[in-house]
Amino acid sequence: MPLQQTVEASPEVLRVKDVWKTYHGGHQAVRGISLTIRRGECLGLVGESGSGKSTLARCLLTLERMDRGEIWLNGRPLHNLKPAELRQARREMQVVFQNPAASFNSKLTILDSLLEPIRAQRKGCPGFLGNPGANERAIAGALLAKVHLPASYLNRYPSELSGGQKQRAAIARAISVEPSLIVLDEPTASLDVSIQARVLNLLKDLQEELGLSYLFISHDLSAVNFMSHRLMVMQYGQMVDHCEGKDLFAVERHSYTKQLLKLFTAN
Ligand SMILES: Nc1ncnc2c1ncn2[C@@H]1O[C@H](COP(=O)(O)OP(=O)(O)OP(=O)(O)O)[C@@H](O)[C@H]1O
Repeated sequence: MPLQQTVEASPEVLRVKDVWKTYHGGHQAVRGISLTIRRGECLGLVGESGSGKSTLARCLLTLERMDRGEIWLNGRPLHNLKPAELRQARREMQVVFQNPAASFNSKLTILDSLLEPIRAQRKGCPGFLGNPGANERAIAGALLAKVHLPASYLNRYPSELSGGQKQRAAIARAISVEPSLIVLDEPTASLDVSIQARVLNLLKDLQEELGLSYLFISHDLSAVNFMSHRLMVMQYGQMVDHCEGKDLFAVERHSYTKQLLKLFTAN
């Protein structure tokens, strides 16, 4: 079955209904956003700087308290959970940030950084690794192999890895706990252009292999188009356009999306 059809038949992982977020001072960063993400699906989120993409992501990850709205993760209402239940549910979501250096503790080796989520959640070896061996080092080595890094990197510190290598390690850490959803917040923006495509290909391959669900936030329309099954366009905190990935450059679009496309093709 083609991937698009498979995704359409997949269960819903995330449902977000009418989310609003106002910051101190009255600025409404997110205004009435609703969306869904299915298992194995990538939803691309684009919009100019300041349009509210990261704020929306932080609300979904429950790192930011929303004014109102509903968020359902695998059918559980995150907006109604008690703090202990929420901490548990939050673990089902992982995030890969723009700056891989900031997502690692500089004092921890890659081995310890990689194993942090598994240890915190008292999880064993992720099922998709098969049987790499019982000890933690074997699990961490197999995780690195999934992102095409050698096991010898386990003893290194983050400062001893390139930006692209650090981002691969961050991706290995994100998949280690088999999350329901991974938020990719500009995951390639800080990388060399030559490395960006490789990291995107890796993310796409992992998604297809492991059935991962992504919310992919980016300024890069071609990256979003490459990665996403569907796209959402935000402006001033609102969703102003919504399309199937393949339609972005092909179909008559909302006037704001046209502006974005013009800016993009001019660069
Ligand atoms: N902690 C905060 N306090 C007050 N205002 C904030 C805060 N965080 C973000 N904002 C404001 O909310 C709006 C949305 O910001 P947000 O970071 O979500 O946009 P974005 O689309 O992710 O931008 P970028 O692409 O530059 O990351 C902006 O006007 C920003 O200045």
